[in-house]
Amino acid sequence: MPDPTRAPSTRALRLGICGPVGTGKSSLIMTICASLAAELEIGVVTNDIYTDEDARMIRAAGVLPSARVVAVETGACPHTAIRDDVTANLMAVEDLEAAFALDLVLVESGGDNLTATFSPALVDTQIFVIDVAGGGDVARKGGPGIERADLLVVNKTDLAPHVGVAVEEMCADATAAREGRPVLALSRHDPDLVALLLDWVRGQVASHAAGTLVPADPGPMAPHFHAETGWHSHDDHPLTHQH
Ligand SMILES: Nc1nc2c(ncn2[C@@H]2O[C@H](COP(=O)(O)OP(=O)(O)OP(=O)(O)O)[C@@H](O)[C@H]2O)c(=O)[nH]1
Repeated sequence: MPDPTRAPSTRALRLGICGPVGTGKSSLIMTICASLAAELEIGVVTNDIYTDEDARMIRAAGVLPSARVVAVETGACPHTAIRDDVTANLMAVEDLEAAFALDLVLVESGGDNLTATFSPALVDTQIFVIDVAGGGDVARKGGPGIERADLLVVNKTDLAPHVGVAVEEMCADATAAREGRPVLALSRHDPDLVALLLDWVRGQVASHAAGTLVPADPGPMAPHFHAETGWHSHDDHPLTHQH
């Protein structure tokens, strides 16, 4: 659970980035860091099942000082660490926030499938990333990330002609599944599309700082566990009857 003694506007915005394996989550994080590091103080927490590979890749890119990139090794299903028992991630985020005066902490989930989303106890807002290489029908398959993330990114649009996907159709399917929540077609090779992503991130940071951020409804989620406060329902109410 985010520290209830601190008003939302006095700590960093915690932005979760999740989505299936290989859709471009780490690349998206590196793009945000490389582009916004001059205007925002940024930290990163990565999740991998057995390694710290994503953190090492981000550090190697030189987009942030190495100490601002922290790896959580989940050792089990990545869902658990970002949605059910978020303790390790929350400690990593809070350690980063204590060590540096941050505006933004990016939390990358371990690559998994269409059902993984972050607990609202861990992040304030979240991006779900799918890509055209996964097939044009992915957007129609739905699931909590596609339907309810604060922003859905349809990534690697530069590959669309090579994999026979109509980006406009894929985005229209996604928009229909999301009841109007935002969808962004993105390629890291297209500066205009990257600029739209950066504007969205800036807007979230500004809304958070102003205390006006209204995250999307994450929908029904499993209870999550915090070491100090026990089990909570998805809307952060302690569940005293669960063990
Ligand atoms: N063509 C193209 N390739 C991209 C783009 N973004 C990322 N990639 C490539 O997609 C591959 C996977 O990118 P990552 O950023 O490692 O993906 P990820 O989602 O973090 O992967 P996992 O952590 O393993 O789940 C890499 O080869 C990237 O270079 C893009 O916009 N266009």
